[in-house]
Amino acid sequence: MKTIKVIKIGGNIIDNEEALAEFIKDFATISGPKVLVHGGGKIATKLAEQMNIPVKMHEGRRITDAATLDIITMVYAGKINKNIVAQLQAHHCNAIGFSGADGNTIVSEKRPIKTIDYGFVGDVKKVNTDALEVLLNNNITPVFCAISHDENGQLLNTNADTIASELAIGLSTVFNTELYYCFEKNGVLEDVENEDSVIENINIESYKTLKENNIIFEGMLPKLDNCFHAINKNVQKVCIGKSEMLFHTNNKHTTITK
Ligand SMILES: Nc1ncnc2c1ncn2[C@@H]1O[C@H](COP(=O)(O)OP(=O)(O)O)[C@@H](O)[C@H]1O
Ligand SMILES: CC(=O)N[C@@H](CCC(=O)OP(=O)(O)O)C(=O)O
Repeated sequence: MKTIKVIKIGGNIIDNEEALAEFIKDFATISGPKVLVHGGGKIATKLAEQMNIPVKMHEGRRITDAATLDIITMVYAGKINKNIVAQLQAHHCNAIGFSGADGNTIVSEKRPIKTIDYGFVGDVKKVNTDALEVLLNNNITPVFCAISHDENGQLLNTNADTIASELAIGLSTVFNTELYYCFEKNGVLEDVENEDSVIENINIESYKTLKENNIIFEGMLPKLDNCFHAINKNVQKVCIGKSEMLFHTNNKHTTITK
């Protein structure tokens, strides 16, 4: 089985033109099949504020009304996705931009209303890798934004970390799959203010303790939930850290184990 790398980059790389350019230059050099997943939540928030569309988040998830769905479609599937693809082409990495509707790759269902109505937010039901396999086997790199669809014509906003873990799980039936979450810190930290306090391994037991002691909070909670979901469903390797972990083997980072 070939090994594939599924790599997610967060807002802090996308936000910064220089950091993104540097990342893309390095990403283009990765040999073998690879998939890039990008967020862009901070850029969508900025644009919504400029347009006087109220931004509402609940437990790290964006409450997505019709106006917000328009914005995130333009920002994620349009501006960010197409810019990344163009920059990859400039580094001779042939890439194609995807939302989950393209190639029917990521099917989700609108999150049911319980105490909170998230609006047009989707929970992933199914990943179809057929179209992706054809591209990957022809050395073409899919670039995914954080949008899925419900097979009834409705686009749905879906957290980029979840898109990455679900794609990794789907691809793990045909590839030996590695999942990398790149963000602005060296990994999961014992003390969020101290970059030298990387926790090199987290398993489900230590995760519980870290949560109880409030060492892990906010965006890191859903990120780690996605990591454990992936590692429990056949994804061979799951890592969190700075994107440098992909290119320098001695760069400290966090590895998730069962
Ligand atoms: N123990 C921890 N170590 C590192 N980051 C943590 C920790 N606990 C909480 N965080 C927070 O999680 C954030 C990363 O989550 P998020 O913002 O969702 O990532 P992304 O940039 O990939 O979208 C960090 O910016 C940090 O503020
Ligand atoms: C449902 C939901 O919350 N979707 C996210 C998708 C973007 C994302 O995940 O971006 P980052 O990885 O940069 O945070 C949002 O709209 O913010």
